[in-house]
Amino acid sequence: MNIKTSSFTPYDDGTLPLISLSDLSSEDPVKQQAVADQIGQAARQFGFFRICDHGINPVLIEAAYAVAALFFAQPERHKMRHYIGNSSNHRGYVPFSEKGDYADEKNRSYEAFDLGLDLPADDPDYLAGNRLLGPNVWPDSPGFAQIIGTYYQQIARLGQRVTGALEQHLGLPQGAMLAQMDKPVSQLRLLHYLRDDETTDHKSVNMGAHTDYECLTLLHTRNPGLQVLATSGKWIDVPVDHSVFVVNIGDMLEAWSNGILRSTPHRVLNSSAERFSMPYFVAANYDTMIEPFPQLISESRPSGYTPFKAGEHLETMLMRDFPYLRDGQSDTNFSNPFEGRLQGDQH
Ligand SMILES: O=C(O)CCC(=O)C(=O)O
Ligand SMILES: [Fe+2]
Repeated sequence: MNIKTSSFTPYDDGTLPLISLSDLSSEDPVKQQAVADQIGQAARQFGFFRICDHGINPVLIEAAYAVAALFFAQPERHKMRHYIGNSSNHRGYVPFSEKGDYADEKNRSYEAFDLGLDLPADDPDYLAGNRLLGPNVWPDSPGFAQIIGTYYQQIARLGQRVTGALEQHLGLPQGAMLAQMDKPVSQLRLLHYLRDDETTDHKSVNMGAHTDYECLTLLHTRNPGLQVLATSGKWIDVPVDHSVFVVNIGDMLEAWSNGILRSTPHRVLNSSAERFSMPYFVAANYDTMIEPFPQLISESRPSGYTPFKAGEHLETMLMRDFPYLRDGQSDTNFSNPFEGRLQGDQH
């Protein structure tokens, strides 16, 4: 089936699939496979779904929001001590002023804190100057390092479980993807959106339409604003539910699966005066070559993606989003093979 031209129109009724992970660890292989297939079907048809019964303690999630809010409440000059532009491996505080390159961001107004796999300072990739791997930057605000560090470990584990389910659904050998994710360039982003007082149009775009660059994203949010582009061209609101994670497929996994799984555009509107979210981007190792798995290439579905290195793709895309990475170059003439689909209707 050619999914991109499928006449099926996902979630025009405003709902996203909601999948319980309860049976993903079941001893009963039939029940276990059924969950893997639900995840796989949603990833094929929509590229966007929600998961519940995921095993992450809601108290930890609330604690993560609490320390993030405490950090963001500090004066700008304190936060700027951890400015991402001072880090050689893309860790730290991203100020409101760090303007990106999404054309439709009329009323962009957010700050963020980025972190990743917390490698030791003598990690050989870090020492060799890798721009995505190395130690985290930890602000000294109370509880931040301990709570966010624990959250990272748990969300990374959940990302592995969902990736394992997708391997299984696609009929790939066990570990086909997971074995390429033992030192991943996965990132956790703490996001704080603050609608500008002058922004009167609450349907205006804050974070512009994009697809995610990695394999999967597991996002928790507690405020409205996130929208997904349905195949009909309509933007659909993602409902807020504290007990779920919103999961979407990213560019790496679309290419790895030879387009069987869809990397779906999404954006964030200025619906909430203040908004918090925490996307965790599941990626492969820096050096992993992303190219369609041979098992997923056939006569009716020939290989549709030019191979790329996971870390290089991520770096190129981040360079477009982060002025500090461009070393003074204002030219953002990067080609994004996944960009041609970002146009939906207006609201
Ligand atoms: O904040 C959100 O809900 C979405 C964030 C997002 O799409 C991203 O950071 O890639
Ligand atoms: Fe995103």
